[in-house]
Amino acid sequence: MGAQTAPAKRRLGVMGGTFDPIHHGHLVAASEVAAQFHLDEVVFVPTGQPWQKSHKKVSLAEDRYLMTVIATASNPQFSVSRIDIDRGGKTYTADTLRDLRAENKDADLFFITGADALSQILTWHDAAELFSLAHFIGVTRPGHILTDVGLPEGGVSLIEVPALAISSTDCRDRVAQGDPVWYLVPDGVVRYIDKRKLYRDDG
Ligand SMILES: Nc1ncnc2c1ncn2[C@@H]1O[C@H](COP(=O)(O)OP(=O)(O)OP(=O)(O)O)[C@@H](O)[C@H]1O
Ligand SMILES: O=C(O)c1ccc[n+]([C@@H]2O[C@H](COP(=O)([O-])O)[C@@H](O)[C@H]2O)c1
Repeated sequence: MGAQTAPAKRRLGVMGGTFDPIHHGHLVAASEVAAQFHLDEVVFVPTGQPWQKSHKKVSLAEDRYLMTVIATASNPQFSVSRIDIDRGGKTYTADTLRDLRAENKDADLFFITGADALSQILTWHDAAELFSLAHFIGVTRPGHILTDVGLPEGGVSLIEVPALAISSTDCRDRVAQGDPVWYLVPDGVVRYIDKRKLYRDDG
């Protein structure tokens, strides 16, 4: 009998974010990484309590989760996980990755992060362990320098994605001022923000 080869591992992208709201910058980054790294799936993971944003007002987790579901629903390669929301407490990516590895024993994990988040990664909880839990992929983001200086060799890949100068902060500010967010966020997310009166001073 010939030697048996192990089945190829699934390649699972992980896009963590506060997604308050999710916008086309997030979606393009995930889509581009999926294509360049031949990912089978990208799971979007909205944060429960983003502890490094504790000085900011963050929308209810259920609203951020539902906007993420609406934004990703049309792409069969995209899914959304509630693990960070349901775990409770402060959200640490080390926990996210440990839980996803336990749920996906047949998969290699690729954590997708923008240049701004990547530059802060050594301040994250259990930072030294992160690179053994997943391969990190840093993507370009307008206004930020993409670098892996100080990060473990081989633990991070840096790639260029189409530049979309969109941030959730800008989307929230625009809604608060009565300016449109059409085409910055998916249409269903515009409708959801309106329906739930998010980001309005009287909301
Ligand atoms: N326009 C963009 N291009 C590439 N990556 C992005 C872009 N916007 C956000 N990201 C990345 O997506 C992840 C989640 O980002 P997050 O939900 O904090 O959005 P944000 O727009 O940075 O929000 P905020 O303005 O509220 O800080 C982070 O890794 C971030 O770097
Ligand atoms: O693990 C940490 O300590 C940590 C600190 C800050 C951010 N993160 C993760 O980085 C991702 C982007 O975070 P944010 O707050 O920029 O939306 C998201 O998945 C967060 O859980 C993780």
